[in-house]
Amino acid sequence: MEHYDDIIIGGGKAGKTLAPALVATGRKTALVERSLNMIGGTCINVACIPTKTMVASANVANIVRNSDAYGVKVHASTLDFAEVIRRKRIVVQSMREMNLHNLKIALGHELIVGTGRFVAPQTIEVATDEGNTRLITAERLFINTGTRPLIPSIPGLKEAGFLTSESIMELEQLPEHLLILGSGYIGLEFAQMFWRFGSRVKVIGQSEQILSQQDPDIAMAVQTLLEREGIEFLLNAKVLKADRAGNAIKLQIQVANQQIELQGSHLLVAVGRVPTTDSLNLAAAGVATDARGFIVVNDRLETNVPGIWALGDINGCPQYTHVSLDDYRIIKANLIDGGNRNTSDRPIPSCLFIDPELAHLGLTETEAQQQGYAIRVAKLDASAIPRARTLGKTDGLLKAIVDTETGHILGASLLCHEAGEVISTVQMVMQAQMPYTVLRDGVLTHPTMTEGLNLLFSKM
Ligand SMILES: Cc1cc2nc3c(=O)[nH]c(=O)nc-3n(C[C@H](O)[C@H](O)[C@H](O)COP(=O)(O)OP(=O)(O)OC[C@H]3O[C@@H](n4cnc5c(N)ncnc54)[C@H](O)[C@@H]3O)c2cc1C
Ligand SMILES: NC(=O)c1ccc[n+]([C@@H]2O[C@H](COP(=O)([O-])OP(=O)(O)OC[C@H]3O[C@@H](n4cnc5c(N)ncnc54)[C@H](O)[C@@H]3O)[C@@H](O)[C@H]2O)c1
Repeated sequence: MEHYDDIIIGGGKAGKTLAPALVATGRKTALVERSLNMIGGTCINVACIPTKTMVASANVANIVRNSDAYGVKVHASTLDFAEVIRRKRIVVQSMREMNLHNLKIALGHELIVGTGRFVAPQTIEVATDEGNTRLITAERLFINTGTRPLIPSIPGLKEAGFLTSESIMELEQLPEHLLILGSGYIGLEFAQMFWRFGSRVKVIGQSEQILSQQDPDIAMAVQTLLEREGIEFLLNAKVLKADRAGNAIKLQIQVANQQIELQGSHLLVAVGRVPTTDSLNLAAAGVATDARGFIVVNDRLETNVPGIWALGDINGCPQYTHVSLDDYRIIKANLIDGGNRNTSDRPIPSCLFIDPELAHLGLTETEAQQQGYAIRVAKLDASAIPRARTLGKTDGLLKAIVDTETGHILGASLLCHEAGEVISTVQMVMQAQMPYTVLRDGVLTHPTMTEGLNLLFSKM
């Protein structure tokens, strides 16, 4: 039995950042990470970084395909899918190695590669990569084990074979006809990416609207531009059964009162993610989970068991890397810096990395109305932004919601080129609690996409 001051189980964004910070304060700290291939966590290895690397390839393919419109003639361009995957692997590997280097410097042998599970409230059994078992204990434990793809219980699905967000990025050949189950973040990013690589793509969604948390006008604007590009949608659809037919996969689908059959070469399942709590044996520690298996925490990320915290996706927070990082900041503030931070009052931006991007922050129009605000709403077509014209990136719709009483911005959804960058400017104004007029009247560089905020808020 080895004793530590602190143990972190799972090396996601929060855990891998917290470990060196604890060591720096003189705490004897161990970080338990399941696999050498996952050093740095989900984001780096199988999520944000590889997807955005492949999105970059897809966007280059699109620019080349449309280069004529810019007066550039490109002859006989072809997509080398194997090279796209190779480039992705190189980016991932370089980031994983950098993370391994940093963790080794901070932790040395206390970076333990193996799967951890509770055997008592303060005791973890680690099944190491070398096939050994180690028992380690600590005063304080931090759980940061993340999520994995949710696989719905559709008859025949397992036998028919399907792809997840992980295996689709390791394919050796481009799918000829990709069916995608799920019209959320993962489904839409892969839909456009694979369409731009050259696959035929059909997205199957269970609701009437894609991106169910967005306002209908924004969701429809996204769907319309993807449809215009060539991606097909089948919404309001329930998959009843899956079958394999030779090289093809067949889906039996209920749409309204009709049953239809769809056939494709591959099926990507992207219907959400489940917490990686099942292997943790949380019962041995008495740590409470909710009905979906996420660890229940208070706004200081404390579980029901004193001395055990849960950070990142596993605690049921919005599933973004920057939220996990902020969970680390909360722990650091409260346990290291003598501060008093919690999860309330943290605006959480997000960006769907399609082209054009959809960035969102704060309340939607629907949410603001439900919460009883008196609001003013401004909308702007992206084609009104001079920078969008120069770039030939005129697709999109920008929308902002302002509290009539205070003039404060309640939320914004920006569907436009570089929206993921532009939203940060809106966020700073919101966080500083400045009125929307700062963005309406601020002198912003011409011609930039951010300048579009002058135009958007002028319509308020
Ligand atoms: C395809 C995809 C694309 C995404 N794109 C974005 C994006 O662009 N931007 C964004 O902000 N978010 C994105 N996300 C979400 C983001 O990846 C997650 O929110 C984030 O990685 C969660 O980090 P985490 O700190 O909770 O833990 P993770 O990074 O999930 O880390 C958990 C770690 O724990 C390890 N582990 C699990 N169980 C055990 C155990 N028992 N013992 C030891 N180790 C264990 C795992 O191996 C893993 O390394 C994407 C997700 C997916 C799936
Ligand atoms: N750019 C980013 O920041 C980014 C990218 C990818 C993933 N993520 C994170 O990862 C999370 C998981 O992504 P996701 O796309 O799997 O989940 P999601 O929650 O974004 O979307 C899942 C979609 O699947 C639908 N669905 C559920 N069950 C279904 C079924 N049986 N048949 C058909 N449709 C079904 C839901 O209605 C929903 O629209 C996201 O919520 C997000 O937090 C972020």
